[in-house]
Amino acid sequence: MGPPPPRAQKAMNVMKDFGFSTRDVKPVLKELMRVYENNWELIEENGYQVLIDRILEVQDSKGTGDTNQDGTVCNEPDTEPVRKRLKKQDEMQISSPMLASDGLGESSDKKQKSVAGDFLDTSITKRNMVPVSPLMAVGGKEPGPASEHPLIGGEMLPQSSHLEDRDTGSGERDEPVSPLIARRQTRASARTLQSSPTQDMSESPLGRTYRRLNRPLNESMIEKQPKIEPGTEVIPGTGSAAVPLRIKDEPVIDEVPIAIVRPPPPDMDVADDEGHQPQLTQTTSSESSKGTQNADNGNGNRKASPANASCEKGKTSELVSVHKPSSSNINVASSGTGEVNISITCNSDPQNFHMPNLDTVFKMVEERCLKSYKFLPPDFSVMKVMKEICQCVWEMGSESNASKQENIVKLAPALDSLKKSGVRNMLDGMPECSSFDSLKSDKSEGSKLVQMNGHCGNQGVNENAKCERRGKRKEPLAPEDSSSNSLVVSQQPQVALGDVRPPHDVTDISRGEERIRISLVNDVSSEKYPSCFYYIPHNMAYQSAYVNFSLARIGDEDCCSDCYGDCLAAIPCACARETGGEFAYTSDSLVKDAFLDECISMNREPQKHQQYYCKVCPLERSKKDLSLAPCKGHLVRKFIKECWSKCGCNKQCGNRVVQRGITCNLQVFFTPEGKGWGVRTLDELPKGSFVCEYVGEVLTNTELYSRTVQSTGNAKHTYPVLLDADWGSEGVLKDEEALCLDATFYGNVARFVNHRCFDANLVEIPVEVETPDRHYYHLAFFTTRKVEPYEELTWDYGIDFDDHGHPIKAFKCRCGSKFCRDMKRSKARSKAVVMK
Ligand SMILES: C[S@@+](CC[C@H](N)C(=O)[O-])C[C@H]1O[C@@H](n2cnc3c(N)ncnc32)[C@H](O)[C@@H]1O
Repeated sequence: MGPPPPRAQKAMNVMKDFGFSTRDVKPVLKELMRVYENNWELIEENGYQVLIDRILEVQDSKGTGDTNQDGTVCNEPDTEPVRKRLKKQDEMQISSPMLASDGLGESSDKKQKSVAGDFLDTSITKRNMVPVSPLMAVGGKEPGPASEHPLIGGEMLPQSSHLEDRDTGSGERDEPVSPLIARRQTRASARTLQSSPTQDMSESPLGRTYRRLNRPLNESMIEKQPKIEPGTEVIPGTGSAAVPLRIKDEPVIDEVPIAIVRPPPPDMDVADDEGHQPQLTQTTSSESSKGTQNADNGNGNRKASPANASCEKGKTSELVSVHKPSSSNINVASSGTGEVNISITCNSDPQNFHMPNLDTVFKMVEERCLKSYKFLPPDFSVMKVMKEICQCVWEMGSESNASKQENIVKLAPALDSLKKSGVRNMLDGMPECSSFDSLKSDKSEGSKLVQMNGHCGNQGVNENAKCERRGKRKEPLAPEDSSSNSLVVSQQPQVALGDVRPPHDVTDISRGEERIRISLVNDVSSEKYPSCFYYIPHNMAYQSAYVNFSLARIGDEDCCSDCYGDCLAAIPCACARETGGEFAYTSDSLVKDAFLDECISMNREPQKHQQYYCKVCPLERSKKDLSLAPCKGHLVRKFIKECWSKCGCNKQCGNRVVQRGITCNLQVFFTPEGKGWGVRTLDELPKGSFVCEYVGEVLTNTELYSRTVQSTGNAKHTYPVLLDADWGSEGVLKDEEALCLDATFYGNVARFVNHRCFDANLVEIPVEVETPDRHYYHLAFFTTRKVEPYEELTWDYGIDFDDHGHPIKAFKCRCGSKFCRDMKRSKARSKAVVMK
């Protein structure tokens, strides 16, 4: 046996660093080499993730035992240290590129493949082939090679011939299922120009892409996003994607020039009952920086300076400063009276500086964060982050009290910013939630608003009374405080500015993103708004989804560059080829009857139509379950292909309907039947009318699965839709190619369209616009019949109410259709119970 080849040696060295012995690593490496057919890239990807996972899996499956070369297990103390190291590696990956591969070229790579295989073969005696990752099959439960079963891996059959058992019976896989090998390029015309998804996606984990899909993409347009690991939160930064990640609950104050935030003096003025504005005097930045310099004790901890002392009432006060020499300081101060103050000092020219309105500043920071990180939860607010900081300071500072203090620290914005933000005007239109309610009651008692600014701490009634008295004061304050916008944290329930904005604009839930306004009404209950989400008019890729709009990938046969004006007015062009040489649309922009009826029938009687059964179903694979359930089948759908930018026709061409967006008047309304919010049309819509597209984040199924498990576990309404209409045209799909749309956090009006069994008035049709690659496409809703004004719009989610693994969470169906599948199922169940 010669020395191990460099890549194998390197893998073992890296694993050694994590504490895995060569004995542990070798058999697994060998196994992976076989399964991945010596494809080192797959093994090295993400810092040997698959190797690490598999080693741990093997160790888990054998208790904590170590694996001998002959496959037997010997006891090893504990894998915990290794796991800790791995955790560390994960953390490192946040701030450093993934472990680099050795960079060997293609030819040496090929040579290595065989050498590595040889080395491993000779160094390891026989072992059972056990599938390693979800990409691979599980012994005994996995379908055999495509050739062994006529229905798998590209065969399409009506659903009635669903596979019962695709087990080879041997309990072993004879052939590895490598996504790279099994992939077949059946849509050759579209894909000859296609670059490898693996290449395009091979960014470091740090540089996950987040791409806008409503414009052509090239590498230079790809916006980078730091990988956000579960359990970490984004904290506002100034735009750099470099480091600003923190582990949840870890109070880290970044150097963010949010605003000058200074504690008020003891007799800080506030608005009185008549709403008079407090008069504040300006603190110059030079003064404040002088103050902090004076207070510096040399080790970054600061004692309260005169400038900061005003909040402390002479008690045991402390001030910590995060100092960035050139631009800003952040001071966090606490006092014996239980106040935590955050003070941010900007070193700018006092002549040119004026204190901006705080909530405008927060909005700006939020916008910047969104730009930088691309994905923020809809309820993200800088105010919340500030509150977190204060809460953490308070909790850590008061230690034993910490658990009791939950939710009692609130930021109190200076009254002028509240007033400027129109809070008072909004008070009557508040949604029914506790924080809004508390603000409402504050409005009725002006003096309570005073408390927000009053530095009341936990002094109880007397202190509050003091605040009220202060509120009556109208004299100007000392000059140094004129523009200080104070964020005072007291231990009383107060109003958070971040909670004040209404979650939706009821006059137009799309916030101007659509060509028409989409109003929101509830005549049924007191629920004023749907849950928070960002309205987006076009799909957006979340992180790992492979969506490539490059023009180079559109061949001549996939566009009509020679056309001019309206394609519908001339002889059908190349863009009509997909629909049998005839355009799918009439000149009135309606889907033609024959095409539409076929699509409707496909939804209503799927068993009569072609189904594709995946050899390794991406849906099952994403569950990361070792025992992959057999594919449940995917309908092979008909596509509409629209003309696009590489075509010679104009934007008004009759073969461009979906891409022009919503044109009918829609309304989101609260359904009386208990389905939550729904959508209705305000116009009469003829059969075949385009209503809207289903818009959301483009996710891989793995991402969707993690979301479903982690975040939307208890969600009442869920919004994912598979983009599986073309899964049948290729072999095993890679994770980044098997996509879905999730409208939970980002979506358009379609996220409100409710389900109706069988006779829904909308049908979804896949539409190819920007890319002939049908991993990604648009999902458009068209009417199945004439729809009257104010009729609710519905579509059949295709949900099997007995299938609890379906991405759309099962619900009790209230569709009201006489064909309701859920009702039938309930009836059948109760019949069965009676018969027993
Ligand atoms: C895509 S959302 C539709 C909008 C949702 N009604 C809302 O208020 O946000 C899907 C969810 O709506 C509810 N839903 C949709 N159709 C329904 C039906 N026929 N009966 C009962 N609930 C339904 C279910 O909670 C489902 O998970």
